[in-house]
Amino acid sequence: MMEQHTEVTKPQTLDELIQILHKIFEGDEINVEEVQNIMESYESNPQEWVKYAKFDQYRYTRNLVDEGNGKFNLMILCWGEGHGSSIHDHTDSHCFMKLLQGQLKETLFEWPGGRAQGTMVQKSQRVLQENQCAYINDSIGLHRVENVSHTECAVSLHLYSPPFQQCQAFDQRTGHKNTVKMTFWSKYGERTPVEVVMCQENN
Ligand SMILES: N[C@@H](CS(=O)O)C(=O)O
Ligand SMILES: [Fe+2]
Repeated sequence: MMEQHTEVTKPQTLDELIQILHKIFEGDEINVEEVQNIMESYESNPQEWVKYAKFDQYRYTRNLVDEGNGKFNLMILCWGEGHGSSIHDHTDSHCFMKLLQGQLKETLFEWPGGRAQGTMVQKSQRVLQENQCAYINDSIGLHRVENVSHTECAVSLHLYSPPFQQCQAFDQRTGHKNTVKMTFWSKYGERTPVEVVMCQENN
């Protein structure tokens, strides 16, 4: 019997990482550990991603890097000092999140409902370090991501498969949820044209 071959190629650049990801996602099966390992083994080089790293003063931004032949969306998220997300789900997709710069605090929550009414139940908390790659999906739970630093910004690389354009955001006190449309601040390094009716609510 053949052992299942696990990809061990270490991507030398962001472009190489993207090439490898395209290969991995050609098939229908996703090996979570393989994707996580590949993303983790890319050593962040700001020169390679700075053109995507566009910040906003008020909230974190989502910047599209690659559409993965329709199989995944790869994006760079830019977190200013104190910026954070709501508590949210990932629309039944795989979510990989790699730190390119700085640190991010991730807090995991249980899905609301059942016996627990009101305040949402916190499961765990951790601080993700540069080059680390985390993974979450809806069966693991919900999360909130925050750059708690008052002096350093943070940049993260996210891969979602299959791609999605909306998610659910939860109120921590009540567990009530809202569907939130997700937008891109830039695509391929170009600022997304501002819509006339703009409802730019990241989750
Ligand atoms: N899932 C969030 C970012 S994070 O907080 O994981 C998003 O795509 O905007
Ligand atoms: Fe998330």
